[in-house]
Amino acid sequence: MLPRINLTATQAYKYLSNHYIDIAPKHLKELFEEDKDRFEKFSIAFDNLLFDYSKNRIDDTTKALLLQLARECKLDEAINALFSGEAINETEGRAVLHTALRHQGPNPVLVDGKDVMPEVRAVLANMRRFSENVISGAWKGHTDKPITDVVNIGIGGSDLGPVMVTEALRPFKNHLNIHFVSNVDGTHIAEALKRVNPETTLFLIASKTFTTQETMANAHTARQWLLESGAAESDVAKHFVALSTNAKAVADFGIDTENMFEFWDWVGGRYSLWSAIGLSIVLSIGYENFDQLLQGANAADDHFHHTPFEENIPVIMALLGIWYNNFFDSETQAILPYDQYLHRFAAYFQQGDMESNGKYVDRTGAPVDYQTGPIIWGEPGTNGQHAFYQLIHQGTKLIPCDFIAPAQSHNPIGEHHTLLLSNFFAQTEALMNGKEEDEVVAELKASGKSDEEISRLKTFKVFEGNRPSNSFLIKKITPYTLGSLIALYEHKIFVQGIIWNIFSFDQWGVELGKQLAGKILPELRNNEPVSTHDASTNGLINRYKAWR
Ligand SMILES: O=P(O)(O)OC[C@H]1O[C@H](O)[C@@H](O)[C@@H](O)[C@@H]1O
Repeated sequence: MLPRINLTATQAYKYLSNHYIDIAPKHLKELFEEDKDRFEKFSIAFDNLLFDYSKNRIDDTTKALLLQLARECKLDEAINALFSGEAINETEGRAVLHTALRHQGPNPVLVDGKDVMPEVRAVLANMRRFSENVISGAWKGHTDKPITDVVNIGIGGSDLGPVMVTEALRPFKNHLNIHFVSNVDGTHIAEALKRVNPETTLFLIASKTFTTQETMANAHTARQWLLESGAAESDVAKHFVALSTNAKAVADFGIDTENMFEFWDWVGGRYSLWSAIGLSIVLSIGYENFDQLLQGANAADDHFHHTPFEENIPVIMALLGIWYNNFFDSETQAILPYDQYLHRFAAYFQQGDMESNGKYVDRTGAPVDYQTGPIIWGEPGTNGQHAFYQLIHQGTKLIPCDFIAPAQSHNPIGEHHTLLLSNFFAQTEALMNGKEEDEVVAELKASGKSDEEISRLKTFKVFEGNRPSNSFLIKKITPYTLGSLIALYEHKIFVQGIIWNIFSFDQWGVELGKQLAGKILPELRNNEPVSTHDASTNGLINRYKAWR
């Protein structure tokens, strides 16, 4: 069982509340002036990744108190419970073992006393064999042609991880075209089907439960399309495979369980890209590269499991997030990758983080009296700079930012990467230092402005700075380093959930929408006016019926 410690009842919380009063008025520039070793002290090197957290509004005391908070909340016990396969997803009675999916070496990983590694390895071996057949062209469609296109049909955790990773690792991809269909909006599947040929397309139906409305609707439409193109029922097996935990529902759909890649209920949907759900990744970049992704994640797991909290990247990331969320009242956290290939990274962790820690009931079942999970958002730099950085620099909200950049580009064209990285460095520096009035006045003078104009304009051009950021500098985005980076973020979410005393691995909040849509659906199937809802919902439904 996970510990039940009320965050605001801890000693560390009280100390941090007092300490906040000292730190809040201090400028980051001052903190750098006071401590010449700040960068060495507040940065951690891990493999080919450098995590610099020195541009945060902390000093030695802050760090010590945050670490005390982690200890008071019994984070060490929780980490052991996670890795040892305890049923820490208590509301669903399940273990949380995405780490087993990338576990290396001979040691067993036990769930209810049973080693799960033989099953994990058997599915990986199947994924390897199958992907090699498809990539080599040995696997043929119903007219004996090799597969050219793969369409992954899934949503949420059965979509976002594979999309993010296949995009991030495009430089490693082979000849197969990979498509993703998630939305129940018929436009999504219709547009995907326009681009593929039924004779040479393989559909991966990715759904942990195999009951999700969107995925089932898209899967049925895809099968219908295949049959209407002239394929027979018996040809479906050559074009459809399932990635799921639910063998019965897969069989009911009409997919031979021979063509099912299994995973288990101890894998959460949003933590499932390492499982059979990653088959689209394997098909896109080949098994060897997928294995590198798993190994990179495993290295981050070992780092998280065994490194003292002082030097533990996910622990530090999590504590900094808590510092801003619970003491500075920051409501959001931006993730800003300076790598076009990482363009879905923030979207991926929007689900990862917000579905995990968007909870107001603590582990005792009582409502919390403090803030929990932040709003996660972000876009790649430099596009974000020309869209929303204005608010980060001069708005009224404090937005802690994670900047992520590779030192080496996969596309070293001319000066592009140097230009990109100059922006990466300049932004964190500018957010920290801001721009003082003297500097603004000097610039305005140099541009020939009159004294009157200068006094009118200067306040608009001052940047107060003191806006915190983390920087992740990665030597190069490879399957291995990407695996590590994702796992570090996953563990950050875990640590925050432990300290906020919430359950991070269920998602009851997603269920309500599913139930309500199910109730309205039959009412939309006829033209009778409805009157069973509130006036607004009735009005909207009746107008829809009149217009459709
Ligand atoms: O893989 P499935 O079962 O289709 O679920 C898809 C998604 O459904 C819901 O939105 C949630 O439960 C998500 O966590 C999940 O990823």
